Amino acid sequence: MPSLEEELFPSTPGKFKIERSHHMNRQLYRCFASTSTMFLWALFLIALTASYLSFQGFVDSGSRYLTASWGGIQWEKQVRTSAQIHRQGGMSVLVTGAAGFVGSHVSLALKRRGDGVVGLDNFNDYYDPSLKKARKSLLATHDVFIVEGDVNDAKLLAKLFDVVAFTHVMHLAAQAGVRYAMENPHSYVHSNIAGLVTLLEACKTANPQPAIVWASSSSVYGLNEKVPFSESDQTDQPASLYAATKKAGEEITHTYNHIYGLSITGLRFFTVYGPWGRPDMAYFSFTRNILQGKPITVYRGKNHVDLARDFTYIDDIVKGCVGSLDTSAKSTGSGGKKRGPAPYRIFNLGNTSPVTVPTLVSILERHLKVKAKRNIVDMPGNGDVPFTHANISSARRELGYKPTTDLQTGLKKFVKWYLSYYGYNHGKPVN
Ligand SMILES: O=C(O)[C@H]1O[C@H](OP(=O)(O)OP(=O)(O)OC[C@H]2O[C@@H](n3ccc(=O)[nH]c3=O)[C@H](O)[C@@H]2O)[C@H](O)[C@@H](O)[C@H]1O
Repeated sequence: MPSLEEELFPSTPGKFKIERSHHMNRQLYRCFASTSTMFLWALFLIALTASYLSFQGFVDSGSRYLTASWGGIQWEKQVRTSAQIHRQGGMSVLVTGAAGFVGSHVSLALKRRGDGVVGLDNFNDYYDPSLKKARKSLLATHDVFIVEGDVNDAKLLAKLFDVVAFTHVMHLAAQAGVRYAMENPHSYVHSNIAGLVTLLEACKTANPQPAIVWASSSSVYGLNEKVPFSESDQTDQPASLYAATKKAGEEITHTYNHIYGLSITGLRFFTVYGPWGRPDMAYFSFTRNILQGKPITVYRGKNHVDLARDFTYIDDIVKGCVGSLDTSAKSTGSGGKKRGPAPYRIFNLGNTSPVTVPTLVSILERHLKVKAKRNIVDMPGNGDVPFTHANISSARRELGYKPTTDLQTGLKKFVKWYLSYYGYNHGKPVN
């Protein structure tokens, strides 16, 4: 007795018995029926696979289309409108990191005086993205459009340069923070190195090439002990990976200046603070903790020496950024080819009057009318430097840079903003 399987799928023709015709007919019929069933099943499976694949393709392209935060006629219109210049001799500026602290302030300042501004920001969650969204909303009320995207997105950058012939790029997108570099080193390489190169590639290819102003950092002075820090001082002893990536940025931009004729200005910012600031910075997190009655950790340097920073108020930094854009000579290249030498500049943007961290805390206590619970600890080996102090004579001479806000005044403005933004009324949260 053949097994059912053998009956339906005889393994050899010899297994067919020709002499029993009725049986053979039945066998043939069953065989035919099974073959056609198989055929139908095969057809069905092929159709199913094909429709699945095309559905997947549809879903893929659909979701790409639906989730892509850039592209399309409406988007291009927004970009063009935002880039429109409304003053004689004005510029059209692509501001990267426009939803960031410095980026949002610079974008507003440029827009207010009639320049065209298009922002770019990836809205990452290094700190509370809702603050970035709030800055975006603020900029939107001033007709500054921020494109949501990453500086590593070469296609997006090419598209932006395709839509607008930017005269300048203000490159402020970066992974900031000195101590966080020990937690997430790769984010610094991703933004401050890979992102910078992607942006420079786009700028070099653009026709016309824009002039570039970008944010370096006071941290490049690292373990330098000569004070005040001058642009010509040694910067080959970074104390943190953050500083190392900023220093690398200075070398990388030099290369693009040298090979492609890109006009470059690097700005070494000194601990910038103020309204709409970064929650990860000491003045900001101290304020939050003091108001919430939580202790703050105040680092102290070697031999119990207080740490000090050349804290620089945001409005002064904005003037330095705008002055840099205004004094930037044009890039000389086109179509990726250098046509002549272009300037390569580096400036310190500091306040020239360092203040110790305990003094910063005392000023905050006065403005907040709350005593801080200070937890003083020795500075851990986490990338910090003991002090910073800028020599700003180059910026003063060439950019007309002249900081006018001392820490006392600047923190007063910051505290006023903080209390209003986070809904405090007479020192109490409003709820
Ligand atoms: O000029 C720059 O290029 C950099 O400035 C800023 O770095 P820093 O000068 O380190 O500012 P910030 O963190 O506010 O710490 C200030 C002081 O408070 C001390 N500090 C800090 C935290 C803490 O809990 N306790 C403490 O004592 C701390 O030891 C330090 O002495 C930017 O964050 C950075 O992105 C970069 O732009």
